[in-house]
Amino acid sequence: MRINAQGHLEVGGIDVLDLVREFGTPLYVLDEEGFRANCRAFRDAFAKYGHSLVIYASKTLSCLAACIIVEEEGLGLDVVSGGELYTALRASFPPERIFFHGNNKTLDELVMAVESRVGRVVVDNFYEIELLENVCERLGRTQNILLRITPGVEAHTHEYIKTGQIDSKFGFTLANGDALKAVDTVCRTKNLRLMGLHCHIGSQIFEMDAYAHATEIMVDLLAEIKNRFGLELEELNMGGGFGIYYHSGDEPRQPEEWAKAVMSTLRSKTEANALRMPKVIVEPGRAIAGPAGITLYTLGSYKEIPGVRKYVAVDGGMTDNPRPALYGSKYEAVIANRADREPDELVSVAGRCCESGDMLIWDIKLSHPQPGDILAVFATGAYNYSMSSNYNRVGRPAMVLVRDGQADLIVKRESYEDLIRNDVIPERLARGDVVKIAAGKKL
Ligand SMILES: Cc1ncc(COP(=O)(O)O)c(C=O)c1O
Ligand SMILES: N[C@@H](CCCC[NH3+])C(=O)O
Repeated sequence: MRINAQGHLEVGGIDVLDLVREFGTPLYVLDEEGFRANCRAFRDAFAKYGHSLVIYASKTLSCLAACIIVEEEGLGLDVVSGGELYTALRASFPPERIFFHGNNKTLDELVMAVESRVGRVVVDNFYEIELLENVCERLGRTQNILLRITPGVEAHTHEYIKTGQIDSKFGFTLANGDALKAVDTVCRTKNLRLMGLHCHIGSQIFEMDAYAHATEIMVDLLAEIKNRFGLELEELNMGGGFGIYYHSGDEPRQPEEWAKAVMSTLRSKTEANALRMPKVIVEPGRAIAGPAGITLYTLGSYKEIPGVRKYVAVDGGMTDNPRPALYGSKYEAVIANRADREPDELVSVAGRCCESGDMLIWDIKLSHPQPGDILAVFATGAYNYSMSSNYNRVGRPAMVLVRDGQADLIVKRESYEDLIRNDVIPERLARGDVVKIAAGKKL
């Protein structure tokens, strides 16, 4: 990203105003080189320590093009629903590199996973052990699995995105003996092959100590499993959660620091317990897609309450980025058509939805924002498109992939017709008339 001679923001070698002219706003822009570089940074950081696999958490941003890029970069893929699995398979992602997560996978999803031969199902709970065993029995298949463990590690992050603490809906609790009971239950199944353990302590984490601590706990569990069951598990998946820069105060670490925290702890703990080094898997999502994305909006209406606040509204908001409303997340932004000017005016950026909480950014300095200006919001590649909605029957934005001055559409903008695509009029309400609507005409 840079500011060009016209003072405009440029990403992937393209002036964002050209992108707006061609694709309209709101617009998700994904910088291909940034996305690929992030894949490689994690892959290389862990590869240095030996046998490892980095898998991209596709809940962050899932679409066919993203899956293809991830595959090309040699990563695996974490999917968490039939929809994400379907997307991956339609992108010809090798099934053996797919890890299927989720705390309540349905019967149909498990059938789909086993039939399509996903590499690992990450089993979350006792009900799922039974369900998956049953699916395998009926399909005449075996399935390699990991068990998701809740290690009881509290990471300092938002209440709604931490997952490692004891009081969590995810995984087998370590503290009450459920984790060992789960191993015992799996050992008694005919069709499930226990390959290893998984844990995930939360998201947007900056403390590498939390990962080191979780690693220690997981190796202790591996040792206990060896003692009790004579089973030396081959894989340890330490989850994702690596934090990124959104706004001042965020201090992201380097992928190498994460690799070091996990791998050096793993090395010393396995040695101390006379265990073989397991293959390590990590599944970052936000840190791969987040920094590679920006969203472009057009500014429209504004409202000034003297002495209180000035609101400037964008043509999107919580429908394309629900994170500020959901978690109070903060973002940085610039007026893309005056990116070279000092931000001189304090405003709050409102979304267009009928919700007072639909505020994209409270209190940000922008360069003299006017209707028609293009606002570029940074670090929106993760959990924006994937968490978008049609609230207020607002269509989802398009997404373009930019690289070396070229822009390719990778997700089409939702049309009005898309919005009613699944609506059905029961016979008794049918009107029989075809209504002509004036929509889409450009003035
Ligand atoms: C099991 C699991 N793995 C990986 C991730 C990816 O997390 P992040 O995007 O924070 O790296 C998540 C989301 O928090 C998750 O729940
Ligand atoms: N969706 C969350 C993170 C949750 C990750 C999934 N376990 C976010 O936007 O920060």
